Amino acid sequence: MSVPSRVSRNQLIKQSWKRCLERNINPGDTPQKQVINSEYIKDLQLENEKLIHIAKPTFNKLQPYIKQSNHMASLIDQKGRIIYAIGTPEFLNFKNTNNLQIGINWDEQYRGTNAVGIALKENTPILIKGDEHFFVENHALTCAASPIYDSDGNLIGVINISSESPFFKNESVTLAQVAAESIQNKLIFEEMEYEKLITIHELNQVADKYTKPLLSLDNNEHIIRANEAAKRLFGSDCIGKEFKENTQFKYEVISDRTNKYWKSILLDPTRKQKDSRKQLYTFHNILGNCPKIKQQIELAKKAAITDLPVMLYGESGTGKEMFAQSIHVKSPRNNKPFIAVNCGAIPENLVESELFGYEAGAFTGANQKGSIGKFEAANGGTIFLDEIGDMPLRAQVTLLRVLQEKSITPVGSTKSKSINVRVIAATHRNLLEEVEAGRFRDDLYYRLKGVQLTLPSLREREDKVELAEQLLKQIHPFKELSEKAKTLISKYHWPGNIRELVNVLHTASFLADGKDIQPDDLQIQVKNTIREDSSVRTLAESEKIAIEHALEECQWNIKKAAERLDITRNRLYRKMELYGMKREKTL
Ligand SMILES: Nc1ncnc2c1ncn2[C@@H]1O[C@H](COP(=O)(O)OP(=O)(O)OP(=O)(O)O)[C@@H](O)[C@H]1O
Repeated sequence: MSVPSRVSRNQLIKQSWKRCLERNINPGDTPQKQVINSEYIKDLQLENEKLIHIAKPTFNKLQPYIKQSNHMASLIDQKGRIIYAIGTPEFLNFKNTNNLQIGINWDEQYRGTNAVGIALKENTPILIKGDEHFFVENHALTCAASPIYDSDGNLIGVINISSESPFFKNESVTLAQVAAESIQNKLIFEEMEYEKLITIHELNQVADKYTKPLLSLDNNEHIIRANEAAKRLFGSDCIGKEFKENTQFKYEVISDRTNKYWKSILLDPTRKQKDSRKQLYTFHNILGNCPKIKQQIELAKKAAITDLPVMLYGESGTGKEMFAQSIHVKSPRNNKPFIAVNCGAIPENLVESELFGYEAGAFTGANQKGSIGKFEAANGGTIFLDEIGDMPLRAQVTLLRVLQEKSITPVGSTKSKSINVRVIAATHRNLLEEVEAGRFRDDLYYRLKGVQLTLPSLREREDKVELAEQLLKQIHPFKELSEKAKTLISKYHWPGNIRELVNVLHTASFLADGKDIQPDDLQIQVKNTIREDSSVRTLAESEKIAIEHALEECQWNIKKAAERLDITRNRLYRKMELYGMKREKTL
């Protein structure tokens, strides 16, 4: 930026005159004539295009003042040449008006002492009145010039305000300085904008490579920037649209001093973990409008306010745990723990220690300090025994004893502890059939039976599409299902039930390019396993269909599917090989 000269105006003028005299020129001489043609002006203005473009709005603002006061304002480049000018016709009729035309160079070496020349030479604003000019032919003029700098402090031009001396107004000096500063600020601002553009461009490049969706919002919650992943979620036309807040997205708020704020949003659409510390599901979360599910919700609400055991039947992913949690939340035990146990996942020899806990050093590999079991952890609250139908017979005996005696004895201990828990159990099996087959104890079955709820599989629900729409609204508010996607959803057999539907919708909303989710985005295929014709099947065909059904219902869990088919796992593997059955990657 300019360093204000400490030298006085008079000294600057004197020094300039001295330099002129040293060049062996006389005040009475006619300054060197310049040949100016339109080609020259065109090239000159092209060369200074940016400065002229930036300065024009300032000149427009000066226009009324210049006109009214018979002044002229000109923009001069760093070599001293006039590159742009405004002025009143009266002033332009001034007899030496040719000296003020575009292209004329006012550097001191051509025009002697003058405001532009000194401003350029000394980097300072200056006023030159009448006969302070070196050449007599310029004595009729009074001029105020002020330098313009770029953001690095380099002098890039001068603004000059002139008039015939009798008309010159003192405020023109200030005006020249203010105009120069205004042009300078605009220039800096424009350069910053350009740099910002480059930064944003670089940022976008990086953000597009980032696989998680990133959004920026303005203070009206409108999307102002979105990376590729975010555009896949909200559509490529999402810029400018309003963003509806959704609790599953994390975001960071950036605000400024003026209370304007922008939000930078990192979207994290991962599924909520089932964690006892996190909020439990309530009946409010259970979606669905078909009579089958509504009836079960009503029954569950009634059961919730009692202390009766509840038995939940339903395939995997139909919402059994959601129901169990909702019942607990609505029950008088809701301020006590809800503990879920997957009975099918505990190794047979660890069932007792898992459910009832163990004393320090009870067995090899046990925690040194001992551990409390699930029943003790649930004391006062609800224990959810998931996959109860898969519990080994030996463990069933111990469980029955606990339910009857309402007390537990940790492994390795001789002391029993009294326990007060409500039991909700769930299974995808038909427990009565298991009892008949001798795989489940009938006394335990009757103790657990209580209120029985059966949750429909998704394929038998009439509200599949409506459910999908409601879930999608929670997952990604901007996405919608196309008509074809809805048809596919209603036809597909949904072996993984609502859990599968939720996952399919999550993936689809990532894959969908625009607002509408298309069938391909769902990555599911309708299987034509049921023969359209009514002709009798061969034994092998029927076997193949039975195996396919079992595999799908058990989500390709070979152990479970083999049990379902009542054959050994090895036999199932052989049959699968025989029929060339492989799990499809998309499912
Ligand atoms: N009625 C429903 N409304 C909304 N979401 C549902 C519903 N039922 C199930 N879900 C969704 O499906 C997921 C699986 O549900 P849940 O864990 O309750 O099924 P489950 O029958 O207990 O399955 P599993 O037997 O495999 O444990 C839930 O986390 C939820 O996202």
